[in-house]
Amino acid sequence: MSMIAAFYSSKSILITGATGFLGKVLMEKLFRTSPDLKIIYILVRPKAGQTLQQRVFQILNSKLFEKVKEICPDVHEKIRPISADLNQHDFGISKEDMEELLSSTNVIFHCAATVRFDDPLRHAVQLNVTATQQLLFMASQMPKLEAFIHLSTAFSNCNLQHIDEVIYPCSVEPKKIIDSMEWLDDAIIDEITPKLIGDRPNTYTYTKALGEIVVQQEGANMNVAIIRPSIVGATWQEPFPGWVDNLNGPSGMIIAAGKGFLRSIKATPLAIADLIPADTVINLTLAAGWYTAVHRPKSTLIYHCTSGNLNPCNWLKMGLHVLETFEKVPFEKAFRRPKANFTTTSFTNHYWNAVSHRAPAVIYDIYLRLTGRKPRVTKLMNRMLRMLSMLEYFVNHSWEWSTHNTEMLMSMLSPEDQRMFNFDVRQLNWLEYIENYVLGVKKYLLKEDMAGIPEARQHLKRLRNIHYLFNVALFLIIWRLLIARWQMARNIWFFISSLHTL
Ligand SMILES: CCCCCCCCCCCCCCCCCCCCCC(=O)SCCNC(=O)CCNC(=O)[C@H](O)C(C)(C)COP(=O)(O)OP(=O)(O)OC[C@H]1O[C@@H](n2cnc3c(N)ncnc32)[C@H](O)[C@@H]1OP(=O)(O)O
Ligand SMILES: NC(=O)C1=CN([C@@H]2O[C@H](COP(=O)(O)OP(=O)(O)OC[C@H]3O[C@@H](n4cnc5c(N)ncnc54)[C@H](OP(=O)(O)O)[C@@H]3O)[C@@H](O)[C@H]2O)C=CC1
Repeated sequence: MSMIAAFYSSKSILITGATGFLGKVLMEKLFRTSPDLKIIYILVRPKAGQTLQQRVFQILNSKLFEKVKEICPDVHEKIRPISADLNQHDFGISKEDMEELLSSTNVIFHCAATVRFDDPLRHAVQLNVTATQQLLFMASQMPKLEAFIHLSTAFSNCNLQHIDEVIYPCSVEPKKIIDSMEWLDDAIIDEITPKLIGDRPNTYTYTKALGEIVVQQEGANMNVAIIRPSIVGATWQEPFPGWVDNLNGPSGMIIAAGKGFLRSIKATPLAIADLIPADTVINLTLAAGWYTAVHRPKSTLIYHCTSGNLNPCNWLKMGLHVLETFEKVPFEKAFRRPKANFTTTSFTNHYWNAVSHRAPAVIYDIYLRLTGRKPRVTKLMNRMLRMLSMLEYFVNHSWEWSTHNTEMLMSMLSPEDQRMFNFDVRQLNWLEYIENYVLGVKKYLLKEDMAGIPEARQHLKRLRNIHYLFNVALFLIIWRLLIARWQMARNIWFFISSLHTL
């Protein structure tokens, strides 16, 4: 019997961010491996015109939960959505709900965060720091609490090159930052943001670092652990390969490349692409929850959930394999044929952005306008370029993350748990993983049917022919202009013609 699965059976578990990418994989795995668990409380806010119940219904009826519904048919009864907004004081939780949470919760998984790179500091602090502090305060009043697991990011200290499984201090104490957000106005916050984030690239990584310090300080008397995943990608094995449901990280870029929008990217080809599958992150998270509660380590343990030092893969290998996979499983209605390369200098990057991104978008929009349709490609292209500029930092740096705690945890698992909660990335075959990832993006994000592949291939052939025709036309126009204006060109033309008549 799995020790981890047995531990979660009959437990009351509280999850924040359960409607997010990792939160859903976490819930699915918990229900599948510990169907006897008592209850999962999830803090959810109404969103996009949906009530809490509708949101939960949608999640449970998704493909991700198909296996769970077989194993645990009463899953609907075991999820208890609690109306909560982490931006509000006490999360806006009702008194009755709060009492129930405080008296029953055994384990907390704190996944909620803003993962946007461009969030204003005030909002990022509110969600990634203040809300974490409030949740820890709630946790401190839970008599039955056995473990508090905080999801952070391996990039919280991306200003360093070598990162150990420790919490690094920030120049200003999180408490001071939280206080100052209450009285500083937005204009001043915007002004001091670059100074505060220092050599980190965005408010996300900075506030996740502050969040970790808060966890260490406020969680000193609890059983707390921090998980630091690197770039989270589609699932590797569970509940099935290739599941993904948002555009963050590589997924959006895979779409952009597969649809022919992304033609070049400024990256260091041989830098490590530290991707980690979502199910690997969740297996480690659940194992850490068990270990924290049962073995009660004396200090807050941090677990790096990364692939680079155990099974490295670089951006070149990854990019090439993504492109190869498009040949087998092309995306439908591509804008151009999927073909991309890496640029390594700012000059070549600007050049290819102008030639391969902006110019085709402008030309296509002119064509749309001429045919009475609404131009839309330039707008899409600008959005992609903005996203690319935000991700650039992460594909041009390499980091080394030590993984002693993660390896220690692996060694503490029984053979059964090592199989059931596998987070050993040494077993991951990158080529197979990337292929399933691209397939997953096509199926679960783009919702494209495999039956459409022959038509997608035909479309790519048409695009190739248009491309050849366009090139020939362009060559002839340039040549004609040269002949009209340049004596040397005329001489070459006469020379070639005379060769032909010989
Ligand atoms: C040989 C060469 C081959 C080359 C081949 C190449 C193949 C590929 C190889 C792989 C290389 C990958 C490198 C990855 C590195 C990742 C590092 C991450 C590390 C950190 C990990 C973490 O620890 S942290 C979690 C990750 N955190 C994010 O990753 C958030 C980022 N992100 C944002 O911070 C915001 O996104 C940001 C950008 C501000 C924009 O913000 P924004 O306001 O302009 O745009 P929004 O995102 O709001 O999107 C507005 C609307 O565009 C829609 N849309 C968006 N993208 C779309 C798309 N691609 N296709 C269609 N539609 C799209 C969306 O669905 C919305 O649609 P709607 O409005 O209808 O809902
Ligand atoms: N994905 C990645 O690449 C990585 C993620 N991480 C970390 O893992 C954790 C989970 O990330 P991921 O699942 O990808 O993120 P998502 O953006 O997919 O999910 C974020 C979750 O937080 C919830 N949330 C946000 N704001 C509020 C709020 N005000 N009140 C209540 N809930 C809120 C969202 O709810 P709603 O659905 O209502 O918006 C959603 O459930 C985060 O802590 C992140 O920092 C770390 C490394 C990499």
